[in-house]
Amino acid sequence: MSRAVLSLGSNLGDRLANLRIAVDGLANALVAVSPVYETAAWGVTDQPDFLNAVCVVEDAVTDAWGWLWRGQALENAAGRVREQRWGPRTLDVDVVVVDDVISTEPDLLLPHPGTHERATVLIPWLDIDPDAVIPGRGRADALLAGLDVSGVRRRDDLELR
Ligand SMILES: Nc1ncnc2c1ncn2[C@@H]1O[C@H](COP(=O)(O)OP(=O)(O)OP(=O)(O)O)[C@@H](O)[C@H]1O
Ligand SMILES: Nc1nc2c(c(=O)[nH]1)N=C(CO)CN2
Repeated sequence: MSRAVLSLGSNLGDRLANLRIAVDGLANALVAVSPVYETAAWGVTDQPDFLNAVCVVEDAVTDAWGWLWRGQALENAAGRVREQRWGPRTLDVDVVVVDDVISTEPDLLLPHPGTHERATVLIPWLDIDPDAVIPGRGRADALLAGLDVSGVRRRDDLELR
């Protein structure tokens, strides 16, 4: 049994449909799905805005690696091709945390290393888990308080389920 937080992002093609591929594919494990946010790209900033969301999932048999593989299968289902780091993509599924697991394995870093500085993850995560904690980093609300949130805009006109 494990509970995980997954972040979803898309900035290519039909962005909402791509996020729905992920949510539909996780349906049997879904505990909560956040609102959708329109977000200015960080990293490589010269690319289209993203839609971002976060979901909490739980499953009796899926472990941390299992969430990574399920995420990668969903990226493939959305037609993702491996390209530039931080570049545009039809669907990105990152494993943000799995319970209180810490992993330094490069193929599965937990907690996901960028999380504490990404308002695009922390804001939707806090919507569905106001007491969210990043193991080794602290409370998500306290981390978010130090970040620029100006590029993150909630899209109440878009729903994932
Ligand atoms: N927690 C994690 N969640 C998803 N992928 C991870 C994680 N930790 C390591 N990886 C590895 O990251 C690689 C995928 O990276 P990807 O191309 O999606 O990076 P990115 O989305 O461009 O950047 P970032 O990881 O900073 O968001 C895969 O090889 C995967 O095994
Ligand atoms: N706003 C935003 N920017 C990004 C995102 C993302 O999900 N949202 N993902 C990236 C690659 O992981 C690179 N840049």
